[in-house]
Amino acid sequence: MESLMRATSLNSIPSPFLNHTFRQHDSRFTSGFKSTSSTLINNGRSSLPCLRAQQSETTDEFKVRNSQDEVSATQGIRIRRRPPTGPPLHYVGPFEFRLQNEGNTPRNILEEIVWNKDTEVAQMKDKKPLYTLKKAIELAPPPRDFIAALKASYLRTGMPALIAEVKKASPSRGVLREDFEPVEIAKAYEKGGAACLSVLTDAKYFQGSFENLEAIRNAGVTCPLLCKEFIVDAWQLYYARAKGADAVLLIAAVLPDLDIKYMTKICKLIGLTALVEVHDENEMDRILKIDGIQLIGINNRNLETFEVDISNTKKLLEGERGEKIRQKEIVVVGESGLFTPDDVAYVQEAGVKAILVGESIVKQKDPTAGIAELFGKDISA
Ligand SMILES: O=P(O)(O)OC[C@@H](O)[C@@H](O)c1c[nH]c2ccccc12
Repeated sequence: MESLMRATSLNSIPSPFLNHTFRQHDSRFTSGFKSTSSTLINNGRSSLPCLRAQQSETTDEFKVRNSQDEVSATQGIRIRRRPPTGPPLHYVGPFEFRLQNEGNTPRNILEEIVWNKDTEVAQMKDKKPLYTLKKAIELAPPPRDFIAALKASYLRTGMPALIAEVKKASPSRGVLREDFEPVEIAKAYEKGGAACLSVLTDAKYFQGSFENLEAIRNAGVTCPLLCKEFIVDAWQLYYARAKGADAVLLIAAVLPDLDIKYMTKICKLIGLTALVEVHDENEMDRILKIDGIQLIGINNRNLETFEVDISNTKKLLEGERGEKIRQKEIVVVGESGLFTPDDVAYVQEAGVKAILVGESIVKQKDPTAGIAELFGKDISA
């Protein structure tokens, strides 16, 4: 198990670490990774006759995913990764069939999003292999310091720095704003005193796009930008940077510890800030054991059930956990469900230095005024 974990994660390391690995990482979906993993799990199958071999390869791939899920499960991660070709075929005499079952049906919305993202990323990678992104990164606008912007804002206002989210829709809330002009909204946020911006790039569930991210970056907005995406693969980090992102979100409910470790390293290497998102005590404890994490987001929304409870931020910052966070000088962001000055004061009291807000400000006719309303005062000056 340990060796499988390592193999999976090594495949996530970018070429400055291992020059030839990307084709392998290219996936979980391409033959490089398939054969590496199959060999690891199931040596000796290659001697089987051709047809059997093909069939068993699919089975092996399924086993790889299953084993990844087992590794995740030991860390308390409930989100499973998408089975590559569905579960193994069943045979009854000459007939083969695949059942719709627990194994090939997402159990909740987060799992569904992640499974879709796996497929989407595999297709995008085929179109834009890593070496093309590396060139694009060299030409991309230099990254801006996301954490420095948060700290400067906190010092300037004495209130949590605002990461204002450019979000058109969400699976839990539907369409938040019909007349959605991402660049106009971004400019209005900046004018209202936002320290950083978060731009949803997932198209299917949030009606976002990388075009929005690029357009905002090229429109003269100076706030650092968080690419709000469901990262399942290191390739996406390069893609986000190439599109002008300064920071990315790594969701602990989705990524096992080793992926978070390696992805954090890759982020550093290419100048991205990693915002690592947690929702419960187990995720927080996992993340606090990983070195080099500087920014943690506490999501008040459970992404599996959509329940929102802002006391979650307080709960996860109490006692020893809060102590450890202070010792490590980690900046904490309170995320989701913040609507009023009282809400802001509540999470500030709990210990956050920044907040991530979408709905309550994106819905306002004038998002600049929406920010002043959220804080109970003008924070732009
Ligand atoms: O619109 P809200 O409730 O203010 O939430 C913003 C942000 O926290 C939320 O969009 C979010 C937090 N983590 C995420 C992960 C994926 C998608 C979206 C999110």
